Amino acid sequence: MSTEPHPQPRDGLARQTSTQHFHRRWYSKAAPAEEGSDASKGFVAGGFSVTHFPPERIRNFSIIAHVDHGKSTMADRLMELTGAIRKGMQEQYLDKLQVERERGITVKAQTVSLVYRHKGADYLLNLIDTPGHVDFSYEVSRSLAACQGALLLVDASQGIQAQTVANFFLAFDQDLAVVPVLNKIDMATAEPARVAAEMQQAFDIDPASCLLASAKTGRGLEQVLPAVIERIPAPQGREEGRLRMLLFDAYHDEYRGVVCLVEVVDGQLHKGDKVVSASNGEQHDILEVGVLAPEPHATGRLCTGQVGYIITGLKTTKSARVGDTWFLDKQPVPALPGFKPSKSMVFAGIYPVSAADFEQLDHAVERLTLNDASIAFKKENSAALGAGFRCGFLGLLHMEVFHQRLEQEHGASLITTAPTVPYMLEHSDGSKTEIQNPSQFPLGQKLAGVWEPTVVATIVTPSDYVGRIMELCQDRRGDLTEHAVIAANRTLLRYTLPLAELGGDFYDELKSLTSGYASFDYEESEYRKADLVRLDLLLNGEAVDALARVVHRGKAQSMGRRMCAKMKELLGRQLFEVTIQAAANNRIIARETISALRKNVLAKCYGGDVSRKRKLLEKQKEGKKRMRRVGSVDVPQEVFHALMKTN
Ligand SMILES: Nc1nc2c(ncn2[C@@H]2O[C@H](COP(=O)(O)OP(=O)(O)OP(=O)(O)O)[C@@H](O)[C@H]2O)c(=O)[nH]1
Repeated sequence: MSTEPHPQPRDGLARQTSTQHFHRRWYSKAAPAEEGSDASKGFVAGGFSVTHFPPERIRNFSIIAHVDHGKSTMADRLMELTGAIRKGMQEQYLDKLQVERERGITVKAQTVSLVYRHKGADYLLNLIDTPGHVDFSYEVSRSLAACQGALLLVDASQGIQAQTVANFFLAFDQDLAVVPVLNKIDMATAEPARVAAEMQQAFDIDPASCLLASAKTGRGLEQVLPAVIERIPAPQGREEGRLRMLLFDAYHDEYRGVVCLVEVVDGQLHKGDKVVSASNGEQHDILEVGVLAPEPHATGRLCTGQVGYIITGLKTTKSARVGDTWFLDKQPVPALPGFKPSKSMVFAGIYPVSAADFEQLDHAVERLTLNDASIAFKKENSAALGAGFRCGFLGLLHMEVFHQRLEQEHGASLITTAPTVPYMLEHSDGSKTEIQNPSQFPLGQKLAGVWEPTVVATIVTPSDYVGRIMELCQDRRGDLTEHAVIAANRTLLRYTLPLAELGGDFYDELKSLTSGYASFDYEESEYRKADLVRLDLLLNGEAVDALARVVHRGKAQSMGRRMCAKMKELLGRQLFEVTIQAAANNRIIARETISALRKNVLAKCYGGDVSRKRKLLEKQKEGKKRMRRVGSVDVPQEVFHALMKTN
């Protein structure tokens, strides 16, 4: 990660939280252009004054790649090359969230408009930086919907990885022109010829069409934008047609409200227009319209084929449905294909460490979800943890990122329950209900079946590790569906796996079994019937609702034993005897006992020092506040924390 200072906004204030940072981005720019002024006819980017671009001189493209293959670095270099940012500004300029900087990953897709002169003409190139991690592939597919082409980046020392395969097919399925770029050729271990051969074998890409580049040193970059212009088609919209625009992203800015990113497919959009949503008929006034270059520049209009932002005064992103088509009031047009709505695949309860902080958490969750409409949440109550939220995420990393953002950006301290997937209960009359919390799994009721979500997982690995990976996947109840050699010593494996088995330590195991060489990607698949039971942990006979899980019957006993042993270790010695039990569908399958110990906190206070005794009792009382009482046992919050992580 770069330690260089971030470019300072004009008022000289340092970057603080990302929310504040977003705000500063809006206000550190020049004042928005007045309509009719020269500036409103265009914007200045990289020294070019931009007026109108006909569609044939616009290119909308994304950079797609496996995680860490260099997308954000490439985006930086392309911005430098076109003068959108100065050389030496902070690395990975488009990764603005604090969590993105710390984890070195891109979470939100970002957009930037670049102006580039090619063969004597200026082109407007709209670049959309996308996240590489599987959990965010939803962001990738919606970014691609606003594009006609994509740069497919592959690390020339690593070659094709699982997400290279997944992202290539996302682009291919959307009929996008793919420009292959073998990146990191400055590395001593780079083998561009071998990787180009892999591209041919895996995707039927002509090795001669692969560009060789180093986003780090800038080598070979001069060919990239000409290739974008020559190989990616211009947007095909009708300039004289009625306005039709695709809403492909929306985020919340503290001071401007909801900012929507749009592609104007047909016609033109002007400040002051009234637009209507094709999905719900809501009407919105266009208060501001402009491009991101990368700072927002109000332009007063967006022409056919352009990508830019609009501000409509919406307060939450809930009304800005990503994938929606918007048109001018009284001039309806057929809706664009839209996107599949994102579906939560991992659920977890989120509770404040101290029950008194619920209000603060409520506020923080509300603010953060303004910006990420793919997080589903509702309030829930747990006997053990009090009031909190049940949240749904696209995947485990998505969940971790949300947790981290709540802590970092909103100062919340949290307990997150063990993640769970949605289960479908099939009743004897054939009806089905979905549960998102293991404590909703009915006990003592005959079910016709329980269905769980599966994924199709793609693993690309050096062939030497195939045996170990197969063992791991079998242990996780996987079914092998494809086994293909994609290059010398590289194998692609496809498995159908229960999504629930990817939680816990699957990634870690895969990484350690293959010394980090295997890469992994998955997409959701069907629900499958499975022999599942509810596993409860009981303290003195009382079930701890927050610790309930749904597990495969064959794994219930060993998991129950591990949880009991862990609970015993964590609770430590107690004043009264405590029984810890694990029950699978109400049947006790494991047990531990903590024998009684009379603990005298005042033992050390021999003599009659009353104030010291009082202090000790006060301290003990303070500690109790952070405990939750279950089965007459006071359980410190840390115990919940640790048990949630038991696999
Ligand atoms: N040697 C070398 N390193 C590079 C090059 N391009 C990127 N890197 C490094 O590779 C790492 C990952 O680069 P990023 O640009 O963050 O990769 P990314 O694909 O955007 O990653 P995600 O956003 O997490 O998907 C960083 O440490 C970069 O400095 C290159 O051409 N050569």
